[in-house]
Order: sequence, then C-alpha cells, then structure tokens
Amino acid sequence: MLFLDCLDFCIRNILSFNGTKKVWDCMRTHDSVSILIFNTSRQCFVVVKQFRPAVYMCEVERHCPQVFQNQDKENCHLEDPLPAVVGVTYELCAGIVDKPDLSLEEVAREEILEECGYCVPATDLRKITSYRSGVGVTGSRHTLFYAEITDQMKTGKGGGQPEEGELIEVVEIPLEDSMKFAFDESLPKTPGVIFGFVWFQNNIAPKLPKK
Ligand SMILES: O=c1ccn([C@@H]2O[C@H](COP(=O)(O)OP(=O)(O)O[C@H]3O[C@H](CO)[C@@H](O)[C@H](O)[C@H]3O)[C@@H](O)[C@H]2O)c(=O)[nH]1
Ligand SMILES: [Mg+2]
Repeated sequence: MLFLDCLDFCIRNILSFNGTKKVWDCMRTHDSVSILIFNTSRQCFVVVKQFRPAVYMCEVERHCPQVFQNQDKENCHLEDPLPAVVGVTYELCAGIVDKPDLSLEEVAREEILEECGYCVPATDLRKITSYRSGVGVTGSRHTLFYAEITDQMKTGKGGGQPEEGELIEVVEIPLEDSMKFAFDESLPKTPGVIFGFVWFQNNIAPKLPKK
C-alpha cells in the first residue's frame, strides 16, 4: 500500500508497435516542479533530504534478494530490516502540481515555504527548463526553477507537512563543495541536483561578485 499512496493509478497498457503487440506498465501521475535554491547570504545551495519508499525497496532487493523471491508466499518479511537511512536521498525542493488554480511558479513558491521555510515571491522564480521525468513508467512533465534567497527571507522551519506524512530535512551545501557533492556516488541524490548544480556553474557562478 505504501506505493499506492503516491499514485493515482497503475494500469497495464496493450500497445501496438509495427504490428507487434506489447504490454507495458504505466502510471498516471501529476506533473511536478522542483527548485534549485541558492542562498546568496552564505553562498550555499539549499536542498532537502527525504525518505523515498521506492529507493528503500531497491536497496532491500539489492541486499536481500530473497525477500522478492518469496514475495508470493505468506510470512514474507525481513528478519533484520535494513535501516530507513538507505532510502533517504538528497533532492531539490520539489512538489507535485495538484492545484489546478495555481501557476507552476505559485506551486514552486508554496513548496519552498513548506519544505525549506523561505518566503520567495512567485515572480522571483526563474524557469530553467522543463523535461520528462520517469520516461519508463510515468512520463510526466517536470519543470525546474531557480530561486535566490537570503537569510532574511527565512520565515519558518520548513520540513514539509507532517500531516501528509512528509518528513524532510533541510540541508545546505556550500557552493565550493557543490561539484564534489554532485559527483560523489556515495551520496544518493536525484539527477535534478546534479543538473541544477552544473547549470549554476555555467549560468550563475561566472556572474557572482569576485571574493
Ligand atoms: O530533485 C528532485 C526532487 C523531486 N523530484 C520529483 O518531483 C516530484 C514531486 O516531488 P515530491 O517531493 O514527491 O512531491 P510533494 O508534493 O512535495 O509531496 C508529495 O509526495 C510526498 C512524498 O511521497 C507525500 O508525502 C506528499 O503527501 C505528496 O504531496 C516527484 O515525482 C519526485 O520524484 C525530482 O524529479 N527531482
Ligand atoms: Mg516535495
């Protein structure tokens, strides 16, 4: 049931390519936004750390493949479950687009406030680009924004909405460490973090005042 909470529904589609019928699992999901947040007061990125059930289950399969081999049997459970930390990833602040009356910028503004605690006017958000996420299964559209913040814009603690089951840790990555962080494979992260940090190096870093 854990996964079903995140989905509208899951269907098996029968498609036809060149006369050959194919069966494909698809999920219908909402579009989404994420925001590359840079704190100009302290020259650091603001990202979030979050437990992701899907990441956790991949780690369970990697470390304990027998769990999936026995999944049809009753009493299929791990004697010694992996710690939750194996399912925690570094991500950009992000949210699903599930309020039809809000613009993408307004959805992004709300997520920055809820998850990271900074109050940013929607008009200050700069669209970087949009792309297709999860092309194998969902194919939904993801729009990436850039926001600059200062310490003075902090109005709350962030952390997400616990009543919706969100448990989010806000993490700051100093600019000088960001490229090492991006390519350190021991720190699990989304492609959006890597792309965002590299985009910043190409588009924003050259214009920063020299120290
Ligand atoms: O760096 C990132 C960060 C997020 N995403 C995607 O962006 C989408 C939306 O982000 P998410 O943080 O999952 O959405 P929220 O709206 O913040 O939270 C939703 O998802 C949470 C986690 O499942 C639930 O707890 C909430 O109730 C539900 O509103 C998801 O598909 C993520 O995979 C990326 O592609 N790259
Ligand atoms: Mg989120």
